[in-house]
Amino acid sequence: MILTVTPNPSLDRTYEVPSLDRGEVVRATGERVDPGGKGVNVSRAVTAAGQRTVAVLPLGGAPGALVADLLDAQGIEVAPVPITGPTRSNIALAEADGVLTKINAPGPELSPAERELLLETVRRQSPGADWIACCGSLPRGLAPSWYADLVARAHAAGVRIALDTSGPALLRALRERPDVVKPNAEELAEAVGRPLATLGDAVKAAEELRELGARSVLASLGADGQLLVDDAGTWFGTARVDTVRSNVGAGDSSLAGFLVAGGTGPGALASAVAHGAAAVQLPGSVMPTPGDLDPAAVTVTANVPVNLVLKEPAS
Ligand SMILES: O=P(O)(O)OC[C@@]1(O)O[C@H](CO)[C@@H](O)[C@@H]1O
Repeated sequence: MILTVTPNPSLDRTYEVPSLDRGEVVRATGERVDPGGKGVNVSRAVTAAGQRTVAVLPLGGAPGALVADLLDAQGIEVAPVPITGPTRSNIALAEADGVLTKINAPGPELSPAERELLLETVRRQSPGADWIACCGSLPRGLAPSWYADLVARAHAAGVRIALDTSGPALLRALRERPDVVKPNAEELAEAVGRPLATLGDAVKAAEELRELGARSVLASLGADGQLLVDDAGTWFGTARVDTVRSNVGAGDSSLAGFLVAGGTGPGALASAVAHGAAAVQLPGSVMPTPGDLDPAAVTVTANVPVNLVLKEPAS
């Protein structure tokens, strides 16, 4: 079972617009609403892959009730933490030329009692979990050390933990030796404090996160592919993608693909790459089912082309 923890979930609203004209009334040509937040998406992808998952998340107000209904309709098992503040709504503006602008709200502030209940719910759901995936930004009221504390608690309970967050929350958690961290290129560059221009730069940055404590690093580099750096070595995975429709949630789909395939080694990296590639070819944050995956389009190699200049460099 894969337990996910999303301390700051969202109601994701996507508006399709012909183009974004600042200062004008922009008429949307289409809209969709998805239950969101990185851990929520991991649970949706794990469910789509046919494995068991439980999603722990605070839910409040009318948007929270809608997130709960949408997850219920998708057959996702939820361990909700009722809170007073309303769950945030995040907006994505998808232009016809494929450019996507995302506006993420800060989310509600959790009271001390709500913080306690969130931790208690994670503790109650942990027995029997193969992995805990902790994902996304922290809402106001949770200290940057919150994920670090969760990693320590998971390890004390003998459960492996995967972490997808950024900034001080990521750096602080590294000291507790998370089993997997999954930065994207921007998050990796931010963590090491220098830009990434080549694949070799990304490998060095991932190695640095391991020196800081991460046991393995799964770095999603957008159109450039994915890197896995762990005790056993370094692998690079890419996939052929015909048409990119939406990259919202593609990193979450990748992490789910990695965990459902065991969460370690090149086979799990191939699954991560297949899940990420399938997700970008689906609309909004729709998560791929096994029928959407194309393992034949995936290549994983231990001969990492370190001189490769990234198509999507990160600063
Ligand atoms: O603000 P955070 O927590 O960093 O990210 C939240 C979010 O952008 O992540 C998901 C895509 O990965 C979306 O469902 C959601 O809106």
